[in-house]
Formats: sequence, C-alpha cells, structure tokens
Amino acid sequence: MKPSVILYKSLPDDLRARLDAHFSVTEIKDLSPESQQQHADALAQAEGLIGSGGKVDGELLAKMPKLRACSTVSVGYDNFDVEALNQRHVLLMHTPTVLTETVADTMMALVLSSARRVTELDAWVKAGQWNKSIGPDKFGIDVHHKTLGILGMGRIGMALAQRAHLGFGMKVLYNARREHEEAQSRFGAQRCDLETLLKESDFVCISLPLTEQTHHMIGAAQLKLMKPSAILINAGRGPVVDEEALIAALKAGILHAAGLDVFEQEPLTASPLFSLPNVVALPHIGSATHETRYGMAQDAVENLIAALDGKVEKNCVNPDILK
Ligand SMILES: NC(=O)C1=CN([C@@H]2O[C@H](COP(=O)(O)OP(=O)(O)OC[C@H]3O[C@@H](n4cnc5c(N)ncnc54)[C@H](OP(=O)(O)O)[C@@H]3O)[C@@H](O)[C@H]2O)C=CC1
Ligand SMILES: O=CC(=O)O
Repeated sequence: MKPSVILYKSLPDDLRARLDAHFSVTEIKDLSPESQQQHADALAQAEGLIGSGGKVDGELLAKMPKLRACSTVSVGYDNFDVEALNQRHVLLMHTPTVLTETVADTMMALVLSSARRVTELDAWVKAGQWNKSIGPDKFGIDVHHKTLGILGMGRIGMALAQRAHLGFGMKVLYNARREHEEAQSRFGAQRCDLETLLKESDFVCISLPLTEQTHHMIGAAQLKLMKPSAILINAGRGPVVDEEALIAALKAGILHAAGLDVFEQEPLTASPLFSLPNVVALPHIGSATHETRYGMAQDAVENLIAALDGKVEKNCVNPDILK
C-alpha cells in the first residue's frame, strides 16, 4: 500500500502525477484550524506533509501520529517547530539552491528601484504628471560603486554579493556568524560587525533567516546608525526588522528609503508604509518566477519521496535525527 500524504499547496499537473505515483494523496486547502478539523482522519493517517505556509507545531504534530517527513516548498522554515519535529523524529526537507539566484535578482531589483525611484516615478508618469522636463526633485541616487552591506552571507547573500561587486563595481561588506572565505576571495567582501556595516553601507540588505537571534535585529537603535542617505532592503523575513521603528525612521528622515519584499504581517493589506513614496513594497515575490517556483515544487516532491523512501542525501534541515 502507498504511504498517505497530505498536500496543502497545488502543484503543476506533472508534479502532482509524480506525487500520486508514489503516495496516496489527500489535498487540503491549507493548515488552518478549520482544515485540520475537516481533514482530521487524513491527518491521522498521513506519513508525509508537503506544501508551504502555515504553522507546523506540536499541536499539529499531535494530530499526525504517523508523520515521518515534512517537505516545505521554501528554503525558509521559521514556520516549523524544528525542536518538536526532532523529538518526534520527523524529517524536515526544504528547497535551498534552486531559488538562490532568483531571490538575489529580486534583491537587486529592490536596490535599483528604490535608489532610482522606479515605482514612484512610474506611478507619477501614469498619473499624467509628466508635462515638462524633470528636475532634481525627481533625481535618484547612484547604485554603482557604492557600498552594499549584506546581513547573512549564505547562499542568497553570496549571489547578491556577486551581482553587486562584479556587476555594479560595489564594495561589499557583510555580517554573518562565521567568516566566508569565498565571498572575500571572489567578491572582495569584508566581514565586519553589525555596527560598522550599518554605519558604512549605502545599501543594507537583509538575507537572514528568522530565528530567535535575528528577530528585530534591526530596530530603532540600529536604524539610527545608518547614514541618512542609506537604503534598507529586506528580503529575509519581515520580523527581522522592527517595522514600527522602520516606519518612524522613514518618516523622520533617519534613512533615505526602503525596499521590502517581506513584512511582519503577511499578506499585508494596509500599512503606514503604503503612503510613503520612498518605500518599494512587494508581495513576498523573492522566488516568484515561473521557472523557479516550478523548480522549488519539483525539489519538494523529490525531497518527500527521498525522505519517505529512506534515501535522504540533501535538502534536509535536521539530518542528525537519522544518526
Ligand atoms: N523573500 C523571499 O521570497 C525569500 C526569502 N528567503 C529568506 O532568506 C533566508 C536566507 O536564505 P539562504 O541564503 O538560502 O540561507 P543560508 O542558510 O544559506 O544563509 C543564511 C545566512 O544567515 C546567517 N545568519 C543566521 N543567523 C545569523 C545571526 N544570528 N547573525 C548573523 N548571521 C546569521 C548565516 O550565517 P553563517 O554563515 O555564519 O551561518 C548565513 O550566512 C531564508 O531563511 C529565508 O528566510 C529565502 C528565499 C526567498
Ligand atoms: O520565502 C521564501 C522561502 O523560500 O523561504
């Protein structure tokens, strides 16, 4: 008999067929309490869980006594209680690598659009306000040859450093828990403490995961250290930045602009950020291209098959539980 799995995200037809070939699949809308109640029997039988978004915590695990593996269609896994999974010996699989370059492209797009006021001026032109040559009040600031600071020199940080240094001739600073030799040798990236990075960067770019240590790592005190001409880019996770402090800093001119792909609350339908012209706001599209989202879904399906077949070789968050 095929193992039962719960799918809580729709998949392209060919990937769904691959999942069906290996498993008996119950597709549910999401992991909300209503869905959990409605599909209690399927949850109780499931050995695998695949999808994205929604909390996977001890409460859900208690409803899934047969669960052996979770596969998230994302690289970030802050919505999973890894400790609770470890206690139950449930594998957690994710999708690093496949999305790295696309997310770095998104971050560079945020750097360029916030520095050159692309979205603000696009709206201005489309509102029919371009009736004479523009003056300095519409000028932006240069990106090339400036200093770009990266918080989190992991896979995405490295891909951003490559674009910034080799593409735009930028000086790269970074802050991470350990030294990244390759970033230094390939992109001349200099490791520094958070304070130095904030004081010296023209662009502060966040590609950090959300953890207890990174929660509100950037608050009012850190924003004050930034140059008034500096721009903050966040494509890591919203709660890494204290959003209320960011709004206050932008309103007070403590920093020049912000480019945000992630927010403390998502989806976000109303925010003081929306009325600030110097904010570029995106709906968490870091990896959202057709090619990359397909690749992520494909990796997630293969990850679940490998995990439930006992053939895990990569993409596992908690491989130690196999020892
Ligand atoms: N906006 C979007 O759509 C997307 C957002 N993301 C976000 O980007 C994050 C990063 O992805 P990825 O680059 O693949 O992950 P990696 O694990 O490769 O990189 C994470 C980096 O963060 C650093 N880091 C972690 N904790 C700390 C800390 N307390 N202080 C300083 N540095 C720290 C790590 O440091 P060290 O090297 O020292 O270990 C590492 O360099 C994801 O976790 C996710 O939240 C990812 C994809 C899409
Ligand atoms: O935010 C997206 C991810 O893959 O993590």
